[in-house]
Amino acid sequence: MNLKTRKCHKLKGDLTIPGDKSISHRAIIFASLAKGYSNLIGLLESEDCLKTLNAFRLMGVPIERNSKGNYTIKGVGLKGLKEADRVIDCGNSGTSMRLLTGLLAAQDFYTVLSGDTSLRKRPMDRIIKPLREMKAKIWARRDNYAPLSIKGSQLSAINYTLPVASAQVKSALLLAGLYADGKTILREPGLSRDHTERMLQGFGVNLKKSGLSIELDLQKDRLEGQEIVIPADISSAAFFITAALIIDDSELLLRNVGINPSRSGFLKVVKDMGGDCQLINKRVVSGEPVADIIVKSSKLTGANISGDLIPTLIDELPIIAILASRAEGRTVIKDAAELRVKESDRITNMISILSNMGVNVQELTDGMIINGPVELKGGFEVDSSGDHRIAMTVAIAGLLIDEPILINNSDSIKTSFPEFIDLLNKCSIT
Ligand SMILES: O=C(O)C1=C[C@@H](OP(=O)(O)O)[C@@H](O)[C@H](O)C1
Ligand SMILES: C=C(OP(=O)(O)O)C(=O)O
Repeated sequence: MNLKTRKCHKLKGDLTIPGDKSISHRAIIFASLAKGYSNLIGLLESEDCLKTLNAFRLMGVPIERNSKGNYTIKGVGLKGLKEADRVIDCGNSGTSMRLLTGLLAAQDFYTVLSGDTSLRKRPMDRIIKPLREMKAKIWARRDNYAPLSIKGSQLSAINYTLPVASAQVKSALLLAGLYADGKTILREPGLSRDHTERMLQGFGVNLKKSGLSIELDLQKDRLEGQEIVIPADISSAAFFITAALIIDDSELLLRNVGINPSRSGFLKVVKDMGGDCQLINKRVVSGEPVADIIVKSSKLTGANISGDLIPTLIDELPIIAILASRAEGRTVIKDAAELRVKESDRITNMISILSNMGVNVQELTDGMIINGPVELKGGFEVDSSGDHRIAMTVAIAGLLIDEPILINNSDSIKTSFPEFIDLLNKCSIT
């Protein structure tokens, strides 16, 4: 599918962004491993999350869809999963593949995980190495890439310092740790999103956090089914927040957005850049902090984005690059080499897109330097490279531009945000 961008004069409205992708994956996993029924409310029905859902169906977990985003899962218990009778397809989803690998390394059966062309190029040695230290039996193409074959075995606990701050690696090891003999101890170089830790604690697991260290000691071997209400995805909200900030005379109210501090570095950057973004009705829902967000068009200035902030906004960096192109002065993004191993190389892609738009941008090995503000230009084609965040980033930039940009392969948007275009049409006044 192709998408042609369209200029918009202002954005107005009251929107509910769909459920958080990271929390949705984890809700499916832990509800499946619990005993008894769990109700998931506000589950994101994007392609990535449906891959995780389907994986558990293939492993014998009864999952019922009651209505949009509302599911009942009859958990089979920690030891109740069954061998799938086919290859489990993780599609485009790094989260599905990495979290499932940790879990499956400890099951009493054999699994093969594969994915699309993008996922089969993403590094898996970051989970394979520590899982092998736990005595996992995993085979991979060139010892790093999917398809992965996993022969479940009895694992031993690990005491491990992650080389990069990665919630996927941390979560894979915690899932494996649920089945290991002994205490799992993990340390991160910086705090990555902590949804797994919060949800494990919510399911009654003995998990202790102190700064960047985590200790998991499974004293009870039973998670109890429960209700999980999933907040709106801050990473998806970031596209609408950006649009409202950069388009004159705009104002949006976004309801029920997850503002977990390990995940909402984007809001800090917006504040730092002078963006008018107000959080109201702050509350905690199913263990996750949530707020409604009011955002208004603003005059922005450049910012420095690096270090510990990076893992808290890693998926938002492509759209932050658009904010930076409209901000007065220099924005420096550093310490973000992880962007090169996402669904596409997001540094290379953003450099090429921004250059086409007429932005003065300099590539760094681990980021970029953007000089603004620039009147963005259109009249070219881009390929999303199968990367949903790249496609949505260009669509938002296009709201400012007279001449359309043609986004090829825009179908990738369904990976995380199937309602993106409908919601954009709902609030944009052309
Ligand atoms: O755990 C998760 O749900 C995610 C973790 C991040 O990846 P890394 O752990 O590789 O940084 C993020 O980019 C991804 O979109 C979702
Ligand atoms: C990197 C992402 O997801 P995943 O790693 O799950 O494919 C993302 O959604 O931007």
